[in-house]
Amino acid sequence: MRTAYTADQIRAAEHALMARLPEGTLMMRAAAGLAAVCATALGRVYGSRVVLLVGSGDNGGDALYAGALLARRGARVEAVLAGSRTHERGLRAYLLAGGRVAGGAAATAVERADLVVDGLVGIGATGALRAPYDELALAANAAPALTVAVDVPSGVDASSGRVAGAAVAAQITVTMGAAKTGLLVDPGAARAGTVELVDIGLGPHLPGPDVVALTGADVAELLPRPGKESDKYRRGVVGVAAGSDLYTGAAVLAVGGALRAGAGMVRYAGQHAPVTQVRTHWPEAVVTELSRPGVEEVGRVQAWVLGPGLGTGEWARELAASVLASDVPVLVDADALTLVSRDPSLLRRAAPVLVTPHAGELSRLTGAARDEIEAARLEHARAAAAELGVTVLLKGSTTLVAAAGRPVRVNATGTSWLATGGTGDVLAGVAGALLAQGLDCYDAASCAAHLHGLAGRIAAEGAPLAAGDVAAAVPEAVRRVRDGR
Ligand SMILES: NC(=O)C1=CN([C@@H]2O[C@H](COP(=O)(O)OP(=O)(O)OC[C@H]3O[C@@H](n4cnc5c(N)ncnc54)[C@H](O)[C@@H]3O)[C@@H](O)[C@H]2O)[C@@H](O)CC1
Ligand SMILES: [K+]
Repeated sequence: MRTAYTADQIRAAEHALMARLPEGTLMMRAAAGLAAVCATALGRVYGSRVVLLVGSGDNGGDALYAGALLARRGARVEAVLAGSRTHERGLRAYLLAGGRVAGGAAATAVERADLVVDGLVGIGATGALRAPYDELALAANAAPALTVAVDVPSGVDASSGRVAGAAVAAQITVTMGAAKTGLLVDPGAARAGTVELVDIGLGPHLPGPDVVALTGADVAELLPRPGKESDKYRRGVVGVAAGSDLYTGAAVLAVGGALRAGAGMVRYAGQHAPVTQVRTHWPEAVVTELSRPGVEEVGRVQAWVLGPGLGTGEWARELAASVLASDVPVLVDADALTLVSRDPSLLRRAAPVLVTPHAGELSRLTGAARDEIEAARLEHARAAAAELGVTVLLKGSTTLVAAAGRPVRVNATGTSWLATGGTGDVLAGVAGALLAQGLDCYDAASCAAHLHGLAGRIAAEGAPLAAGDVAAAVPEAVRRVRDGR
């Protein structure tokens, strides 16, 4: 499991550790790790051109000490001192090692560099980058050099991943002691590049993480495995209430996702047109054509998937109410999210609810503006889970899973090829199948997001995909996490 922490959590741990060590020890450890990553990235240190962007705090101190180490190995290092003051001891060590202070236009130095070290601000930053840091960040982004960010890319809020103005887009971020939340959550995550962790001994002083990212091995542990005495009922029956005479494809895709994700049986319930389609595509599914909008006669299921392609009219509303009146977990997606945002009382039920919105759908549910949600995904996912008393899977380039009292789980297995119609229906089916197999909403949502993202990568292999391909690739994704690939 990858773990990440807020700036406050890191600071508290650093204070506890620093109290036991001679002054400056942590910064030396940080700088040594940073210099080692820079050296590897450069390949050949001797004769290479390195430019340090140095802010006024300890983030700049890290950069200066690392610059000193690189200068001692023969790199031509220039420092752009951007702040009103500079880390004094760091600067002294740097100058002693033969490092130079850039004269003239900083942009010119940056343009000629092989490697730019972004030491403008780290966890001590507040708000958008101020001048001249903002211009330096943009100059680093425009330059051909490789950019290595110290601790966090400057301009990315370490605790949330928010980007409120100019920000460095790094190829590598060398983070000290433990990863910061903003390196895992977009839009910050997209600026971090590869994250390299430098161990400075913070481990024993860290509290429980703020956010976590499951690895394939974690998912393999959580996934149910059919035992000898499993039959189709014990493996979990998932009900799918999706699709309508207008939208038949969503039903086919959601059922497909559920079948591929290990449900013992899939029961589909819907109107005539999607029933015909589901029968044709999936002879494995047990299909009920509904003569009225209610699922009481459909037979026993262990979880419901509700909403993809359902429509938002009276028929759909009554069907949603009937599904939500059941006593099993319900996944609420797509049109059903619109229905419950019109009538939030539908979500008041004893059994668990998993909602799977994208930012626009979450905006309808909570009333927060869509742009605001996109800018602060973590806060909004968390707040929605707390306010609605449900588990929230917020879709996006990094999908988040939030549940009250648990660290938010971040999924980064996805690919931008997944941003195509119908993939959400497949995800709903996969998550529903995991719910029916007994995983709680938090685990079902995070395992489904992981497998769905991986299936997307397998299906795409660098080329466009159709949602049906993603469903077909889910078994291979399961195989890969089980085999540790
Ligand atoms: N405390 C420690 O023992 C360690 C700290 N380390 C480094 O120290 C960093 C934290 O250092 P600091 O607490 O000094 O804080 P930072 O260096 O992150 O930033 C604080 C400085 O930046 C300025 N600043 C804040 N927001 C700004 C903005 N939006 N635009 C322009 N300037 C802004 C402040 O006025 C202040 O001078 C970490 O990120 C890490 O790189 C590491 O060396 C590990 C050990
Ligand atoms: K930085």
